[in-house]
Amino acid sequence: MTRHHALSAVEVDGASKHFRLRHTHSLKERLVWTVQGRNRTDDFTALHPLDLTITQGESVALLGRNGSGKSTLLKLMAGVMAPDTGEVRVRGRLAGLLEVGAGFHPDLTGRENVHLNASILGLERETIEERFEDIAAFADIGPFLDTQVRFYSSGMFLRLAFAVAVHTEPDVFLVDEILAVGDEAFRAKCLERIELLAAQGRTLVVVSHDLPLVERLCSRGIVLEHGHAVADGPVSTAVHRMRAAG
Ligand SMILES: Nc1ncnc2c1ncn2[C@@H]1O[C@H](COP(=O)(O)OP(=O)(O)OP(=O)(O)O)[C@@H](O)[C@H]1O
Repeated sequence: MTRHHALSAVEVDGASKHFRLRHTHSLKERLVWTVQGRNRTDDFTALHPLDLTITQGESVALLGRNGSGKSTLLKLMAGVMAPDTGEVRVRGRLAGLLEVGAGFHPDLTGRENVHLNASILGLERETIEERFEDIAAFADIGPFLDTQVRFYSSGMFLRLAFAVAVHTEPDVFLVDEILAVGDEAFRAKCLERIELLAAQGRTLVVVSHDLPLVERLCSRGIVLEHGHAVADGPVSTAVHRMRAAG
């Protein structure tokens, strides 16, 4: 990792995203839309054109109320969807935990999925084999490693997905509110690991409503409101703003 000069890890250049109405909506979406005063037949701008640079080694929290555009921005960084305008560039190896179970094939066992997932994340076969024991030990799901993942609980998914993601030694690590499903001991282990990644000079972008957690993990906080970045600065300032807003 280059630490002496401030190279950018993530560049968001005028990126925006809008969505058209779908026919099925979750209850949460409807609630959020009602609060936003959003008409059900709208074209909805989840993220207005945004410019943002994240420097290598920074740890950044994306904060904001439900529906403010945090996950949309994270998905653009992850490349799981394309912006409607502008560009998002990420430098280095990217890994992320955006949705529990994403990138896992239900008919394959945990073991097979580790290989599949790690190769999707760009690891060579030998590297995967070298790290397999560490990945399995970190996930610590016992005999379920040889069970098809369709039988996994969401916590087991998380364990395996997290174990694979951190063992790819990502330059940029994206995490979306995902630690919520792990049990306390596993959560503590994950947090330690995330802190280690940060200490190694890797870049973190975290979406979370857990303000104490982001204060611990991140140094910079960006607050989104209705798809606009309305604050960007020290995490303590961003967290204070969120607390004041209730
Ligand atoms: N695929 C989609 N189709 C239609 N609307 C979408 C889609 N994905 C997101 N949206 C809408 O875009 C808005 C922003 O969503 P996003 O998931 O980025 O919010 P968020 O800040 O991450 O919210 P939360 O805190 O609830 O996770 C929401 O109103 C959401 O309903």
